[in-house]
Order: sequence, then C-alpha cells, then structure tokens
Amino acid sequence: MFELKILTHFAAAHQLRMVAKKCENLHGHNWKVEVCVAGDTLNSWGVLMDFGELKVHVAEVIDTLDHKFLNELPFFKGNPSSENIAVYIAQALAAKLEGTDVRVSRVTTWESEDACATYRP
Ligand SMILES: Nc1nc2c(c(=O)[nH]1)N=C([C@H](O)[C@H](O)COP(=O)(O)OP(=O)(O)OP(=O)(O)O)CN2
Ligand SMILES: [Zn+2]
Repeated sequence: MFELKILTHFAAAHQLRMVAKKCENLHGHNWKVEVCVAGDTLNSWGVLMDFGELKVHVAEVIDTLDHKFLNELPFFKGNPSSENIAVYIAQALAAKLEGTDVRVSRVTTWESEDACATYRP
C-alpha cells in the first residue's frame, strides 16, 4: 500500500455549539490541513498519482471553505468543528477521486498548533 500526503491551509470563521464554552463566540482559525490518499498500485510512471493533480483537487475543495463563515454552509448546520471539517474535506475529495484506484485514507485538521482532529473514512 502506498500513501501520499499533502499539506494546505485555509482561514475561516465559525461559532461552535458547545454549551457555555468560549468557542460559542464568533471567532476564526487558520486551519492547517493534512490530506492523505492511498492505493495499492503505481501507474506506469511509478507514482500513485501526481502530487500536482492531487493538489489541484484539494485546492478546489479548500476554496469552498477559505474565508467563509462556516456556519453558513449547509454541510455544517450541525456544528463546524474540526472533526466535521475533516469529514467534509474527505467526502468532497473522495467524489473527485471516484473511478480511480486512489482513495482518501486520512484528513487531519489542525485548528491551532496543539490541537487537531483526524478522520479516517
Ligand atoms: N473536539 C473539538 N473540540 C473543540 C473544537 C473542535 O473543533 N473539536 N473546537 C474548539 C474551538 O474551535 C475553539 O476555538 C478552540 O478552543 P480552545 O482550544 O479551548 O481554545 P484556544 O485555542 O484558545 O486554546 P487554549 O488552550 O484554551 O489556550 C474547541 N474545542
Ligand atoms: Zn474555533
């Protein structure tokens, strides 16, 4: 099994619904995002997939989050937590990889230097 990882960032605002916590107030983060994809077979060039192609797909997904108020996006009507952001990115990227032999293996969303959430589909 081969796994590729790329890193990216986005900035956004959110309000979490966590009773009586300071994060209920409107605030923002510069999220760092780690995206991993995996597969068993290399192509004729000896790569799982081109990092450049992966970065384009991920950038398109991140663009839908960057400089947004996440609570206004239908996907996050539950709660725009780092966990749910990881799920959103994983699902949106999986849709772009459909029909290929490459799958999303892990998405990690760092909302600060010492706190992150990881989703493994
Ligand atoms: N499991 C999760 N817990 C929390 C999330 C989350 O997405 N998943 N998010 C938050 C808030 O986004 C909040 O902004 C961050 O809270 P917190 O870490 O408490 O705040 P600080 O960055 O200021 O860290 P301190 O250690 O308090 O200085 C909260 N929880
Ligand atoms: Zn927050």
